[in-house]
Amino acid sequence: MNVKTSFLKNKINEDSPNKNIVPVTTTINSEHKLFIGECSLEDLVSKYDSPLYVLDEITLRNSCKAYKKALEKYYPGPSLPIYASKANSSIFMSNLIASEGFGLDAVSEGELLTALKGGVPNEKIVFHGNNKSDKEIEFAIKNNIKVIVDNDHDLKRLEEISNSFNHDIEIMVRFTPGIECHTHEYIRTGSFDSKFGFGIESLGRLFEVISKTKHIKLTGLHAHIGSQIFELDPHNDLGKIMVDVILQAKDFGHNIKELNVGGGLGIKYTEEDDPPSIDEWIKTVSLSVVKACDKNNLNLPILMCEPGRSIVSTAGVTIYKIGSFKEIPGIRTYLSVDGGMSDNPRPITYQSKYSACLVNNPLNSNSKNKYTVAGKHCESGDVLFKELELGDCKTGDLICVFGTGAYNNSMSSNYNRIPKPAAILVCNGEAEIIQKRESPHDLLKYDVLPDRFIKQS
Ligand SMILES: Cc1ncc(COP(=O)(O)O)c(C=O)c1O
Ligand SMILES: N[C@@H](CCCC[NH3+])C(=O)O
Repeated sequence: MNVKTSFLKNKINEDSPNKNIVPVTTTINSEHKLFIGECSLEDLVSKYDSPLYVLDEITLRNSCKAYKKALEKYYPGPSLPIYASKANSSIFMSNLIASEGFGLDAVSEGELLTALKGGVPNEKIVFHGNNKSDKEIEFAIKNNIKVIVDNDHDLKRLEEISNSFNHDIEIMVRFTPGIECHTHEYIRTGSFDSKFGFGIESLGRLFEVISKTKHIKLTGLHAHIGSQIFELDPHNDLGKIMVDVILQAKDFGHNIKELNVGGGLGIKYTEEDDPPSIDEWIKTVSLSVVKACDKNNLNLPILMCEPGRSIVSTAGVTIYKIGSFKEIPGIRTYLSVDGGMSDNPRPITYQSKYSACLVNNPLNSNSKNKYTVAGKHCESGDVLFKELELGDCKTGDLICVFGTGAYNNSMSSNYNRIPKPAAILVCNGEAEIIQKRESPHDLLKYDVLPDRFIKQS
């Protein structure tokens, strides 16, 4: 068996999907063909074309249930898990997480609208952002959505808008707890040098300013220290720090009833990754908050957390069709696929690593070819895998890349005017479309040729 696809033989952890590389329903049939959600990936591409995003409903629901169950098990107070919709925002995802009792974190009017259209109750939505527009703030206030204030400008805008509406609003405040964690510098957010949130040292002044406002009531605190984190210590420390800030806010007359510890739990993209389980992560956060509250005789706040990647990443795969091969003797063989950095910008942005296999020979039993898997964009760095071992393959064969449910579709672009792929939901042998494939014509929709140019031509 080829080393790079041994992951297909790992025992699947159904309770904490983030600990697997593949969706929990992944199987290989007697003809060596790959299935997810009891659907043949080859058949899906025959029907819906490629590249294709596929989401497995059971993996998604298992991830949501794991958060709910762990909160019930370890946190004796009230709690609300909130899905960070930046990971993968759609009407379908909003609907699914609402059906699992989750709230939702949005950072733009677009994400807010998607949440509301998908049926997330407004009282379970929180609105983030380090540069919210007035229009977005007004939208949130009109829809009774809780705003998480990120900086002084944000607070000032919120105060003016709430005064003009003569409308009382409850807010949460985001601060940087000064916690470092080992993850890519672009996705680290809890350190002092971050564009997000108030510095912890400025909170006293902030609490005083808020107490003098007419319509703003501070009811919650928020901190998020980063993403794709494998350590538990930073979140253990975070719980203690946040409870200290509850006490500080109390000195200024603010009664904090909600504590939002952000997201950040990592997932297994490759064999080298070993993230904690959802259960372990929630246990760490819960015990830390409970211990600090007990020590200070505080009532337990509503504990909120904001997972994104660990809800949706492992549930998603992307299927590509192989096109051209280019062998540079003694150096490498490029294998190009029909997508790339426009549907998955993570390798070129963060040097992210993934696992993959052939759809019709997943275990690669007969060969150890090494390929550099390139995308089709006009960019030398558009490489999905620097070196991937695959079985014998040829033009027209399909490759399945795992762990693409988060920050792929939501970060996709139309670079080189390449239309976005369709997205399909699979469950118990049924495949349903949740995002239509774009066409090149769709991409022309917003182009405008000024009249004087039309006259000239
Ligand atoms: C404020 C906030 N909450 C939640 C998340 C979700 O993080 P993750 O996808 O790592 O769980 C992010 C992204 O890093 C974030 O910025
Ligand atoms: N976009 C990042 C995660 C950042 C999350 C937002 N704070 C990624 O793909 O890993």
